[in-house]
Amino acid sequence: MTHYKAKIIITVISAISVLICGMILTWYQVISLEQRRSMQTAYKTLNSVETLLDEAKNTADQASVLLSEPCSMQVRTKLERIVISARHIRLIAFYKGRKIYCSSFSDMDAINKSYAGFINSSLAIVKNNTVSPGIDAIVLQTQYPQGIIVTSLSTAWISEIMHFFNAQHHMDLLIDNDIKSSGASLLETGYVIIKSKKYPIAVSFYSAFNIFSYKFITDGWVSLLLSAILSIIVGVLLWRYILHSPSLYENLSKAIDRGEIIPWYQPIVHSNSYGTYGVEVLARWISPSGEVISPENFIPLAEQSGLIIPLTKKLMAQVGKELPEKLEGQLQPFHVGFNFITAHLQEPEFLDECRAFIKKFPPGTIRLTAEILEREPFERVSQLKETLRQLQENHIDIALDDFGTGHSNLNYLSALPIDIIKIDKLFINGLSPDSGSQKIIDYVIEMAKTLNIKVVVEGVETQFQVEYLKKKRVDYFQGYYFSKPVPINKLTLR
Ligand SMILES: Nc1nc2c(ncn2[C@@H]2O[C@H](COP(=O)(O)O[C@H]3[C@@H](O)[C@H](n4cnc5c(=O)[nH]c(N)nc54)O[C@@H]3COP(=O)(O)O)[C@@H](O)[C@H]2O)c(=O)[nH]1
Repeated sequence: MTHYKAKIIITVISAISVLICGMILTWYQVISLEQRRSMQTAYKTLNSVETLLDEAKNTADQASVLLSEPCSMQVRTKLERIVISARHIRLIAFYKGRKIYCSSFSDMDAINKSYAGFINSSLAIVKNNTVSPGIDAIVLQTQYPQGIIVTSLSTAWISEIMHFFNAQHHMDLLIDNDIKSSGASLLETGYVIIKSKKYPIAVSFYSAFNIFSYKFITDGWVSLLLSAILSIIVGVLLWRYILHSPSLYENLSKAIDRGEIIPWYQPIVHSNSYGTYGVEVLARWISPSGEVISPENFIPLAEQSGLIIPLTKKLMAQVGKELPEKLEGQLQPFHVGFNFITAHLQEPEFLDECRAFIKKFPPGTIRLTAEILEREPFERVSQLKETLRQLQENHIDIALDDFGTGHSNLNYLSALPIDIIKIDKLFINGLSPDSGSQKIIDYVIEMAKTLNIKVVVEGVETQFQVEYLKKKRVDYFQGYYFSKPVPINKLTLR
């Protein structure tokens, strides 16, 4: 797996993990909130129902003073008044010997028919009773030393309470037997039961950990949104800063800005005297650890990306600072060659940059040479020709670099105004006593002479090469035989 793929996978997995953690936390939060709310609602419901039953109990307490009296018209009227004064009570009845014998309601038969069956329970729901047809009643039985009082409430009040609190949370009210019969199974199936301490009633609600998606979204949208934002931030931070390994381009760009790429100089000597004719400026990247990085490792990328232009400008500025004092007592004009790509030459400000560079030296002491690379495709030859002419008019020499390695160099030689050709070291490498490459070199040198172009031979490394090339009246030599490229403090000029 490539580093890039691994980076994508780590970033995506991390971002998704953060999102999932956020969703789980949100889910937990929503569940806890929902449970708290359900619990609160259950207690409120229970309290409200208890208040109603308190009223029934109070009503029974009030009526209990009449228990010792016989069920006269007067007693019944008093019972009626008590019922009327209690807001939620429908009926009061006295019970003795398995029978209701006195009541606020006149039809004793109807009451006995409706309620007598429930007298065994301290609290019961009476459905389809004939006292209040169509409305269920809750019947509370209170025991006194003198007898039992039954008070009845309409379930409509309870329904109202349940409806009020149930709007958000579904609650069930369990009464007496309901609790006993269903309590255990309810708990097993995720229901919670809250029992009253005063009455045999309880409120149950569902509390299992399954929150419907709409709750998850409506109650948890803020943390869901934050989780999504956080996961994006984590992804971006990971991608950009933690997993980020800068590309060679980024490193190169920073190195140029920080001035880590500096000029080294390789002397070019006169073939007859070996006196220094000039130097070729060659870039070297000095890493922060002091390692010297070869241009072969970064110049191709610099040329492709266009970074070569700012890089060359930095080199010119540095050379303009450090070379002038080195040139005192040198043969003049001293040749200073830079490798330029044609796009740089054709920039409108190029000529001004050259003039500014030349001005760093005492007037007339140097000859700037633009070494143009033969490996570059010279597409718009006529435009380039015009640029080169302008440079020549401003006393800048044009050298055709790496001569012999391209495809159409001979065409260019006739089409462009060239002052110097630099024969590539590839040709010279093959120049030995027993090689056959001499004919090619002879031909190139002859052709250059015919065209009145000066010849620099690069890559001169041996005595044999020097002797041979001198005989062929080559103008200048450049190569390890004389000097390798060196930094300014090691540059020795003959
Ligand atoms: N556009 C730019 N190109 C540049 C710049 N600086 C360097 N370069 C190009 O990088 C290539 C490699 O350069 P370098 O490693 O500096 O090699 C040069 C000499 O060191 C090498 N040379 C010279 N003499 C000898 C020798 O006797 N033997 C031997 N084995 N090598 C030798 O040749 C290179 C000279 O290059 P050039 O004359 O430019 O062809 C190279 O293509 C450079 O052009 C830059 O600032 N800009």
